Amino acid sequence: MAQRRYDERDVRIRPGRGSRPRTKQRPEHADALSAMVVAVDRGRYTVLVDPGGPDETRVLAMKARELGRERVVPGDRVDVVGDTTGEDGTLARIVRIGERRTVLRRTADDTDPVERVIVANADRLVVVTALADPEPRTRMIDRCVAAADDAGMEVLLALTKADLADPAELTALYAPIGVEVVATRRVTDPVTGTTTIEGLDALRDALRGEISVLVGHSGVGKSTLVNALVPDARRATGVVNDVTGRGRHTSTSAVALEVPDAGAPTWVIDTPGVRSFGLAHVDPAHLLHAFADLDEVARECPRGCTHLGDAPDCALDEWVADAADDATRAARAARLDSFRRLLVSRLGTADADDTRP
Ligand SMILES: Nc1nc2c(ncn2[C@@H]2O[C@H](COP(=O)(O)OP(=O)(O)OP(=O)(O)O)[C@@H](O)[C@H]2O)c(=O)[nH]1
Ligand SMILES: [Zn+2]
Repeated sequence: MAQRRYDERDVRIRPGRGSRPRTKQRPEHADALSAMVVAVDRGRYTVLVDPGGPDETRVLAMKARELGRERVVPGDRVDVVGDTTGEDGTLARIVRIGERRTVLRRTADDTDPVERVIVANADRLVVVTALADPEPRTRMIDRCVAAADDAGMEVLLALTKADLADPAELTALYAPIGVEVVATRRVTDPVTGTTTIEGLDALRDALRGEISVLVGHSGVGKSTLVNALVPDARRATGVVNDVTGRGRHTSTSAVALEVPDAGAPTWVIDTPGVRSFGLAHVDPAHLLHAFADLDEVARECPRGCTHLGDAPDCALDEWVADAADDATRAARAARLDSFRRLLVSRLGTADADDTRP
């Protein structure tokens, strides 16, 4: 996709104080500054004016009443007015929400009609999966691929803990269907005893110039990656209270962090507490689109094929049966099983796939 993140709205025009003639007909909030939302905490929005630029200013803002119940989420491009100095104790007002290029949604489960936008304008979903401890779950990966596909986002599979298990098998499963794969491993220097994350450069390269959302189950090493990519992440998010040393409860809202030294404005959005996605908003007919390999095969299906387990002459079953060897057959069967579980679950019928970790 690799679209440009900034457009003409980002060209910031500071109102020349007093120099502009004030007419009664001037467009509403013509003096608004454009900004990017980086964090949301109980009705207060942290926005960056001139994000990543030389005049970057961190401003606390509230939502103007005229926006009503419309949600403002990290990644949103907004216009702010009022006190935009960012000084302590000031509060600006968000008066406009820019059109969203992509929208990542979350539903509590696959039949729950209430969907919440959790991140806007992200280019990529990074599915952080440990190769071991905890064991990788391909169904959760498939679910994330489906959510990203629906959101109009690319997917990158970040396989962590490659020091514990070989990434080859999962790479072979996902790379051919257009999922970018990067493996990282922790290495300890035998002399100094310091640990570093190998593969971080490849990951940074893959994320360069874009906005990426990281999701992953507890313990997969997501925080380790975020902290390695953004060394002052803790400070930037204010997650740890300096006085008590205890974490504040920001656990459910996403936070956008800029990756330093990436060579182009690069952002990661951490989603603490978001482990996976319900797919209630995804049209079952479109679900197949997220399974590129199966989508191809299903063109041979009879008209109106449901692709479910009981569908007569479904080409997907033939595809599994026709595999050249046992390993391929097992891999294909697992793909088909994953797709059918999501499909069944999405249709709200029996055997619902759980969305929990
Ligand atoms: N062996 C190995 N362990 C790792 C690696 N990366 C992280 N870990 C360990 O895995 C555990 C979980 O890492 P975290 O970064 O806290 O995982 P998380 O996904 O943020 O988990 P939560 O904080 O529970 O959301 C920690 O004990 C890390 O030290 C790795 O590449 N190799
Ligand atoms: Zn079919």
